[in-house]
Amino acid sequence: MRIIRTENYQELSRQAADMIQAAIENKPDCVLGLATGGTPIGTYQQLVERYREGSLDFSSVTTFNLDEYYGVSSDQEQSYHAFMFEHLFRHINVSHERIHIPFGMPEDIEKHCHYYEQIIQDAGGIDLQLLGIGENGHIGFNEPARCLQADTHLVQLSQETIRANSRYFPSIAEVPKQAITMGVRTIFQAKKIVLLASGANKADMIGRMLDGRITTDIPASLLKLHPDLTIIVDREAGSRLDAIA
Ligand SMILES: O=P(O)(O)OC[C@H]1O[C@](O)(CO)[C@@H](O)[C@@H]1O
Repeated sequence: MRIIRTENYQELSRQAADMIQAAIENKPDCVLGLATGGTPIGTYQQLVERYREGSLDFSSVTTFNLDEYYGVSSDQEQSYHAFMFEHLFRHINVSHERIHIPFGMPEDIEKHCHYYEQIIQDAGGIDLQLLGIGENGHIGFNEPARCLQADTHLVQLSQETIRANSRYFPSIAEVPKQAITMGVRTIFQAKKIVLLASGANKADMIGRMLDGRITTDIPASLLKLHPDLTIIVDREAGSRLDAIA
């Protein structure tokens, strides 16, 4: 495990974009696992800038997103589908056939989850998975629980997550209560994982994630078992780390 501590959010975003750029340069047809939420927006801006400058080419890249709200259609503003197009996909030359995001309104949810797992395997697995972390330690939408699910599945969102994500909806009542998410095994199968955390509201969770324990109460703590994990934190999110080191 490698921990990169940056001075601020901009530097965090630059470092994350550097890692993604290196993955693409090393393997132009690489498979990227992508995340939503506020944290990766700066990273996506960096990638768009580098594409515009001509230093990055996404034409052979394949992408898989971690999750999507259940019951939300792709054209709805709050869908993760819309988020990804707004912040990244519509600005770069990624081929639309190579973009994969769980579909929020599948006819048969089990079939769709199984299909999503299958297409990740068919693409040869994820080379680099970008992750954020919930204030409650979730990764993707794998919420703290007594046991976690391995593969892509439908999950009930915790009250904490519903509250945290209500900032993107007109009211908390409109936040979906369920989501489709890659499971912990799906995430773990990525060859490289890059977890980002920014801001004082993540400091406590980053501290707890990195103390000695591995527990399903903090799904992100399982990542410590991954052979190629990089955690990038800005000064605020990393403020509890000195006490641990
Ligand atoms: O980056 P944010 O907005 O703090 O979100 C953290 C995490 O929460 C989610 O948005 C889901 O609630 C994830 O997609 C993200 O990794």
